[in-house]
Amino acid sequence: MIKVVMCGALGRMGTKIGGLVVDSPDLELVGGVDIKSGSFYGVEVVESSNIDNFLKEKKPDVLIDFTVASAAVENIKAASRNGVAVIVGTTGFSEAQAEEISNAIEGKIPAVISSNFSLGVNIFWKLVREAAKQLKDYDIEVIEAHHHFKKDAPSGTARTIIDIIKEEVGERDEMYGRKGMVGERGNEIGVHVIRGGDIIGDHTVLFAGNDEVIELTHRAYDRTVFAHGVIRSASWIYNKQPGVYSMEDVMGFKE
Ligand SMILES: NC(=O)C1=CN([C@@H]2O[C@H](COP(=O)(O)OP(=O)(O)OC[C@H]3O[C@@H](n4cnc5c(N)ncnc54)[C@H](OP(=O)(O)O)[C@@H]3O)[C@@H](O)[C@H]2O)C=CC1
Ligand SMILES: O=C(O)C1=N[C@H](C(=O)O)C[C@H](O)C1
Repeated sequence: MIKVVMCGALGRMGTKIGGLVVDSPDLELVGGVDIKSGSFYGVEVVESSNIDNFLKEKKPDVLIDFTVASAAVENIKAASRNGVAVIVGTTGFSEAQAEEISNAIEGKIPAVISSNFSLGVNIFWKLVREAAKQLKDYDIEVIEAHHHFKKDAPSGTARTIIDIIKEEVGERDEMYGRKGMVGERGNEIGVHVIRGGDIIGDHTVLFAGNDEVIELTHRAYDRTVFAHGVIRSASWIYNKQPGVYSMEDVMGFKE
């Protein structure tokens, strides 16, 4: 059995993932970490300040992190110190934090890092790439909507979308909303963020040309779609070589 520790155990994603780990035939939930202690699915949840001792005691094979960016950096460093593979779904990292994470991982532990673990979004990203490749001179706008508790903006998924578009069409300015006399549209990608209610996660990419518009949309209706990708990644990462892997590696559709 592959032993799993869940960081952010008491959060929205942590509780979903914990339940699926318990139901998984090849994974064993051995504990949780959160900002406060407690328990979930019959296992202990310890405060993040105790993570090193907890990893030494529980000896997990995989640590899954769905917390906040600053906490995730520390949790990943702790996993690296203890030789534990990581699955990272947390979003909102600064460039400096992303570098700290890759320094902690490279040459030391295997990691799957993805701003979105749903199968649908991973296919959606491929569709966005193909559309951007073919429609380089169209105006492109990215619109994302999430629940009112979400801390980072734009979403990690939207950030990945923007990166994919730039890889295909070349560098463009990012225009976050518009107001007032904005003038003629420039060489830009418009980015629009909606926060409200309990929206799980919607992403739209709009390609506007003369006399036609293409809109690609993904909507998540339940967090289980992310959690399923996490479970698949946790089984996949076991015994892999150190380095950063993506969901494309996990799903086996890397070109
Ligand atoms: N990649 C993907 O597929 C997905 C990524 N996400 C990302 O996952 C992250 C978590 O999302 P979600 O579950 O909705 O958020 P939640 O706020 O519900 O869960 C995060 C949990 O981490 C806890 N936490 C906060 N600080 C620390 C700390 N220092 N150490 C340990 N635990 C801490 C929070 O406690 P408290 O509530 O007390 O602050 C909370 O229990 C976000 O970055 C989100 O964008 C979400 C869904 C899918
Ligand atoms: O915070 C969320 O809820 C989500 N976060 C991820 C992101 O930032 O892209 C993935 C998903 O959209 C839900």
